Amino acid sequence: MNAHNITKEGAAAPFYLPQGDECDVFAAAAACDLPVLLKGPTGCGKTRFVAHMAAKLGRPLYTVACHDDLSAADLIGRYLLKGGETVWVDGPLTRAVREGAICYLDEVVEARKDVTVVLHPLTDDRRILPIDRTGEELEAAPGFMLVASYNPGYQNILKTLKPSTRQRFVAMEFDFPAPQHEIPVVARESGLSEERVKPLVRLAGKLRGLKGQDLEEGVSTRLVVYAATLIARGMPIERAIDTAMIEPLSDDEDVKRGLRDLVTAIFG
Ligand SMILES: Nc1ncnc2c1ncn2[C@@H]1O[C@H](COP(=O)(O)OP(=O)(O)OP(=O)(O)O)[C@@H](O)[C@H]1O
Repeated sequence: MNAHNITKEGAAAPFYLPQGDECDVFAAAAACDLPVLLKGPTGCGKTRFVAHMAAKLGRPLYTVACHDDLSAADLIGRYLLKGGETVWVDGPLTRAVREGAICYLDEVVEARKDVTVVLHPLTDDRRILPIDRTGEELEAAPGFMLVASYNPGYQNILKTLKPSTRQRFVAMEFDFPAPQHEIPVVARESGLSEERVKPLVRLAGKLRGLKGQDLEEGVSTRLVVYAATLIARGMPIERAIDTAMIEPLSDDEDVKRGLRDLVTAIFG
């Protein structure tokens, strides 16, 4: 069984600073039982947003990190041997369907093809989950909601969603927060003052400008938070930036040298 995280109903909402009307749009989709697809680069706040919304809506949250080995059985469940007996154990999707929870499939395009087949009857007006192994056909409990995310930036032509899958979701586009949002987010997450966070966010903006030229992906908000956290803990600024915002982005020495020049230009 694949590891997945469960957030209990009633847990305090984790901090999320809205960029626009995304909380209202998500709440409206939830009220109408519509599945939601979140598109956006890695580390821009999608997972945090879902955790925040699940808590605000008072629904439990099952989060599954999808990977290329994830099968339908990992989501639905399987028979397991327990104390000499064979017992059925629900997977995270089945539990969410039974409990009326939100099931969040992070990086859904990574999952195996048989997974998308399972999602189809759940993401149209039937809202059912057929479980072949037990012969059950589960009707989703009120409150069940399917949320999936994917990063359209990954340059892998094979890893896109089929139209028949993606046209079952309403979709919301995410991006790295604008500086006026990213500064307070990073300050709050790291404990570093906004004044000290400002140049880090300026550097992040410059690094993101290189996406598509020298870099496949711009630096994530997550990495900016890491850099700020290391600095708040006393690491020298340049060392923290190198560890958290340069090394993770590239293995190419020439590219890294170019990135370090940007750091020098901002931090002197
Ligand atoms: N609007 C925001 N409010 C609060 N925190 C944010 C916000 N945007 C980004 N963050 C911060 O960025 C970090 C990374 O975000 P998150 O884990 O949600 O990214 P993600 O888009 O789900 O990435 P991945 O696709 O890799 O899972 C969060 O842990 C949080 O610290």
